[in-house]
Amino acid sequence: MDVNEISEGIFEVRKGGKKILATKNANPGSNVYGENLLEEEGEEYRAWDARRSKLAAMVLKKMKVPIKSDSRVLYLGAASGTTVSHVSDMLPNGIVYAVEFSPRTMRELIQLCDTRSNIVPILADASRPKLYGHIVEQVDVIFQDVAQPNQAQIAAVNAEQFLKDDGHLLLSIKARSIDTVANPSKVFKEEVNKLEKDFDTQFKVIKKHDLAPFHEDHLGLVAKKKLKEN
Ligand SMILES: C[S@@+](CC[C@H](N)C(=O)[O-])C[C@H]1O[C@@H](n2cnc3c(N)ncnc32)[C@H](O)[C@@H]1O
Repeated sequence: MDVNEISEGIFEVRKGGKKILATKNANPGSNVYGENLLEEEGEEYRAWDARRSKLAAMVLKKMKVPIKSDSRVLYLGAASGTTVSHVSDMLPNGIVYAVEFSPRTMRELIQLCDTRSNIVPILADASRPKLYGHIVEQVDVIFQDVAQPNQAQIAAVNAEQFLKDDGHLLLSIKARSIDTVANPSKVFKEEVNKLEKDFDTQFKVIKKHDLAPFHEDHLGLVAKKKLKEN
């Protein structure tokens, strides 16, 4: 087995001729969603499946993930914590604020928090950031995967309130949640336009990539805030 760190906290494990994306297990000896555990030189890694994670798909599409070991991350659309658990692995000195509005999924996410102290679970609607403004601090990264028709607006209002001026937005846009019949590339173009122009907080898109074949009709996007001129 051969292990190579391809981005801070993200590893490529070569085993039996296969390349496996992985993070270093912050809770050794246990997995989260049935993923494989891989051992090398006293360290344990958790295989990270790009078909179950837009963020992992973005990594495999060679999109730079600007998460560092001490980052503050706001994660919108946490679900039961599949990807949040890998973000938690990447943050030995950081914290991830995980927002999810479904109480049923939140129950599973809370179980994950029992074993990982760097996840702050927040049961709230991500389109209303004022409701969790007293919990979340200024963050280095917002990752959003919410599958809503107003995805761009949700990103903008959260960035307005929480994203540091030099922070990054990582966004997964699901075309079918915005328009079920339109051509996805048309939807993506319109969403990028909205992010660049429509809201009080505007973004400069640095990189975008289709996430197929891992996630059909999804666009992964990395952006920075456009700073307001005085
Ligand atoms: C595609 S799933 C997220 C999967 C997760 N990111 C992962 O990789 O493990 C989308 C999640 O967003 C949640 N969601 C949708 N709209 C939301 C909103 N306005 N506020 C908070 N959560 C929302 C859904 O309940 C669902 O759990």
